[in-house]
Amino acid sequence: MSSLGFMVHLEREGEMEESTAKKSVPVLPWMRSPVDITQFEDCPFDLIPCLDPRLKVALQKLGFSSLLPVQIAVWQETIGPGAFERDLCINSPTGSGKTLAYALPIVQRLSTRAIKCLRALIVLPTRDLAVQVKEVFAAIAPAVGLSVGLAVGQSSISHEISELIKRPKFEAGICYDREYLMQGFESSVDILVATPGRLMDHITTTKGFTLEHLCYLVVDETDRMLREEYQSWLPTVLKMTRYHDESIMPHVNSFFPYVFGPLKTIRRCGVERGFKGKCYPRLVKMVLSATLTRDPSKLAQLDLHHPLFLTSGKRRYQLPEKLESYRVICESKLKPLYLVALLQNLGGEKCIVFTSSVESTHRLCTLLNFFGDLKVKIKEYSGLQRQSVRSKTLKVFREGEIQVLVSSDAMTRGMDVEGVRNVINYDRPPFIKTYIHRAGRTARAGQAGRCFTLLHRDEVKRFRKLLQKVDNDSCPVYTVPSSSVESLHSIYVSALEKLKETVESETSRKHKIGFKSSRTGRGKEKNSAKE
Ligand SMILES: Nc1ncnc2c1ncn2[C@@H]1O[C@H](COP(=O)(O)OP(=O)(O)OP(=O)(O)O)[C@@H](O)[C@H]1O
Repeated sequence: MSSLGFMVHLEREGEMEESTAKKSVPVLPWMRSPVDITQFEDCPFDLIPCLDPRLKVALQKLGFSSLLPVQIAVWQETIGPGAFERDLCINSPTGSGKTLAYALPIVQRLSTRAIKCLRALIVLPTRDLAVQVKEVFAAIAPAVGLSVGLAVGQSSISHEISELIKRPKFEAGICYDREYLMQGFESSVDILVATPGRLMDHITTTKGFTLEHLCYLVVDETDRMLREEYQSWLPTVLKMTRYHDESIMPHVNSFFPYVFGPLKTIRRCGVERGFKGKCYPRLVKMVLSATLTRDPSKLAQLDLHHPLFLTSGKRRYQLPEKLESYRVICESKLKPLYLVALLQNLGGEKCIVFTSSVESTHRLCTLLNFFGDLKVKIKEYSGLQRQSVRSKTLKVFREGEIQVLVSSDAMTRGMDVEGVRNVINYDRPPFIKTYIHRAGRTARAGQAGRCFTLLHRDEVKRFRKLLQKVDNDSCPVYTVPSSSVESLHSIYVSALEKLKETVESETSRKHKIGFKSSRTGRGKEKNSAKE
C-alpha cells in the first residue's frame, strides 16, 4: 500500500494498533463519508416502508415492536428503489441488533422467490454464534415460506447433508452420467448459516451443494473472519460465485467437480451501468462488526462493490449507551477474594467473568466453586471443553439455572444471553477490541449493564490509555469494602488447598490417559474420528 502513498495502521493479532490520537481518519475514501447510524431512531413497524405483514407478525411474536437504528439504516439501503446498489459495511456497537439488520432485508427480499435454491449465505466464526444467528433467521423466514439451514458440524456430515440437499430419486440406481446426476440435486434451504470449516467441507465434498444461485453473502464479525484464513473459505466462495466461463477459469471444474459439474452459473458479465464488467446479478455482500477493520488490505479480500459504510457516531469505537465501566483496584494475589466479594455484592445477578486463557478459566471456576456459600451457581465455558458441554452450559446459563459463567474469550464475540447484567474482566483485556466485545455481552438492546475490570495498580495507566480509544472512556473506581475481602481469608486458604489437590489429580489423570492411549493408539483414532 505504501506505493499508493497510504499510511496504513497495522493490525497485530487482529487488534488495530491505532494511534492514541482521539480521531483517526480512515485510509479508504469511501469510509470517510459514512452514513451515521446515530441519526436514526427506533421506528415502529407500522412506519417501516414495504415491510411484509407476515414478517411484522413474526417480529411481534419475538416481542419486538419497532426496528432499532441500525436496522432502519440498513433497511433504507436494502429495500425499495436503489436497493442493494452497493455492498454494505456496517460498524455498529455490540448489542445494537446487527443480526436482524441483515436477516430482515434478506428474508424480505427472498420472500418472492419462486424456486428454492441456496440464495443467502451467512458465515460466522464459531458454532455457538452460528446457531444463535440461525435462530434469528428461523424465527422470521418460515413466515414467508423460506427454509434456513445450519452447517456448523453440530451433527454428523451425513445428517447435515440430508438436511441441506434433496437427493435425486434415481440415486439408488446406477447412473454413470454425471451431468444427469447433478441435475437431480436440489437445495432444501434458501438460507444457510455456516462456520467456515464446515462450509468448506460441503463445498469440496457434498454432492449437489452449489453456490451458483447465491445472491447474498454476509460476513458477520468481519474483522475476526478476515483475521483467520479458515482454509481460504473467502477466496473460494468468491471464486465460486463469480461468472465462470471456462475460458476465464479453466481450472474451476477440475477443482470443484461436484460443485460446478455441468451446472452453469446464472451469472453473466454485467453490462449494466455501474457494474464495470462484474457479474450480474451481482452477489451482494454485507459485512458487520462492532469493531470493523479499516485496514484496506484486509477489506480488499472481500472484493466489495461500491461499498457503503454505515457507522455509529464520529468515533471509531462506540460502547453501548447504557454501559457503565468500572475499575476495581486490588493486589494480584488477592484478586480471587476481590472477585468473590464483588460477586457477593452483585447479589446473584447474571454475570460473565472473563479470564485470559482456557487454563485460568478452568482453575478460577474450580476455585470459585470451593467457596461454599456464594449462593450462586457457577460454570465454566471455554475452548478446552467439548462443544456439547459448552452448548449445555450455554443453555443452562440462558435459562438462568446458573448465574455466573467463567469464560475464556470464546464467549467474547457476538454471544447474546438475555439478562446478563454484569461483565467482569478478571484478567485485563489486552486490546480495546477485546474490551469492547467482552463488555458488549451486557447492556444489549438498550438495556443497562456494568463492566468491572480488576486491575493491579501498575496496570491502571495502560488500561486508561486503552479506554481512550472509545467514545466514553469514563471508568471510575468501584470500591469493594476491605471488610468483605478480609472476611473471606480463611475460606480462601482452604479453597486454595482443595484447588491444589484437584489440579494434581487432574494432571495425573491426564498423564495416565495419555500413557494408555499412546500404548494402544486409541487416542489417535478418537481424534481423527472427531475431525
Ligand atoms: N427490533 C428489536 N427490538 C428489540 N430487541 C431487539 C431488536 N432487534 C434485536 N433485538 C435484540 O437485541 C439483542 C442484540 O442483538 P444482536 O445479537 O443482533 O446484536 P449485535 O449488534 O449483533 O451484537 P454483537 O456485536 O455483540 O454481535 C438481541 O437480544 C436481540 O434479540
